[in-house]
Amino acid sequence: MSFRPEPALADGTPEGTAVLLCNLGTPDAPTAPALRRYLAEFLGDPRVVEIPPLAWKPVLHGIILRTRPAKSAAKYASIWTPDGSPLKVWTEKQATLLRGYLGERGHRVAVEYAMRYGQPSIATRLDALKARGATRVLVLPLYPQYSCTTTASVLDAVQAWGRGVRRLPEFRFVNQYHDHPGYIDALVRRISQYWMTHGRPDRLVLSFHGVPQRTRELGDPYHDQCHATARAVAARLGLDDSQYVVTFQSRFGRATWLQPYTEPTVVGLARAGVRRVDVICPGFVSDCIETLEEIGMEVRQAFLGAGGQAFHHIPCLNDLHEWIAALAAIAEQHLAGWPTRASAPRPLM
Ligand SMILES: C=CC1=C(C)c2cc3[nH]c(cc4nc(cc5[nH]c(cc1n2)c(C)c5CCC(=O)O)C(CCC(=O)O)=C4C)c(C)c3C=C
Ligand SMILES: [Fe+2]
Ligand SMILES: [Fe+2]
Repeated sequence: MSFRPEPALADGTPEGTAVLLCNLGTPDAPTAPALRRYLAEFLGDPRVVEIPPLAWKPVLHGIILRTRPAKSAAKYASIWTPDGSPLKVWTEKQATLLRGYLGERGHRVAVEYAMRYGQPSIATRLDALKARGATRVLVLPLYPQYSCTTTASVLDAVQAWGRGVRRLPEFRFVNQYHDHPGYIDALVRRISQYWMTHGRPDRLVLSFHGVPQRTRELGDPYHDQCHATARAVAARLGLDDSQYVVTFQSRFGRATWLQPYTEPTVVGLARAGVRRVDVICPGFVSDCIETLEEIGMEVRQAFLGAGGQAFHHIPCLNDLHEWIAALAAIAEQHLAGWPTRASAPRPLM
């Protein structure tokens, strides 16, 4: 490892404080080669697939990376926008809006976003922030529920970057905000606004990304935090237990993942005569392939094909005002005690 010379640092000034939003990441293009690069990095992360590398690497490189990239690329092509992958478009917008929001509230902080897999990487963004004089960095993963597969992996990437740096910034790290009142408010607002224009469903499905059941047995709080989010939202919407259901989507591989699974659940609801379901994905704060393609297309087809009458996919929080306000509140709480405001002279009366 080689240490590079360090640029001068803006110690003690508010400009030295930065917020780094971190999301999962997405391929650069909806093509098989781009998917292969992205999936190799993502599925090669030992936090994501907890199989010993000697056993996993031959399967990953010999089977999965030969077949999945082309299939996934076709799915990404169906949701790609002129500005790129929806996940990246929304994440970038959230960073821009948060920058403005914190600025309006008098904070002089740099706000950037980074991706755990693909670009802009966490290391690239930390290099850039440090070059701009950042001496304090608040890392805010865009995962409301803590999981070792996602949240912990963001910290791994920050630590990996730090191993090559002589003079480290001071770091703070947001672990979770699954029950933060601002986040719950934003979800309630998103759903109730949707129902004002589209009417109410017979059943609300709150679908979260799945993880292997084994991670729960080993102590991952993710499952319980998903249920805590769902209970808080349902209580605020006045829903009783018969009016909503929590499910887990995006299962990968043959192991048992958290249950019940989203698609078989909505198929079962259709077969039981439930006419309309609305699906919201509270764990995803930005629409992405998992919400737009898997829920909006695959799960929709499954519900309608099993006799369901109406399927509504409620959008993620994306650029909802209440969500940006929640992000600002979460950031502010974690920035407490760090200089973020210029000590401007008192204005002349
Ligand atoms: C293989 C294991 C996987 C685990 C564990 C996992 C956990 C997990 N993922 C998210 C959020 C997202 N995942 C997304 C896509 C995605 N996820 C996996 C696999 C695992 N995820 C794959 C292989 C993919 C790629 C798509 C595909 O080929 O099927 C995305 C969307 C990315 C995008 O570009 O739009 C998000 C977001 C969470 C929150 C989570 C654990 C809690
Ligand atoms: Fe995932
Ligand atoms: Fe999926």
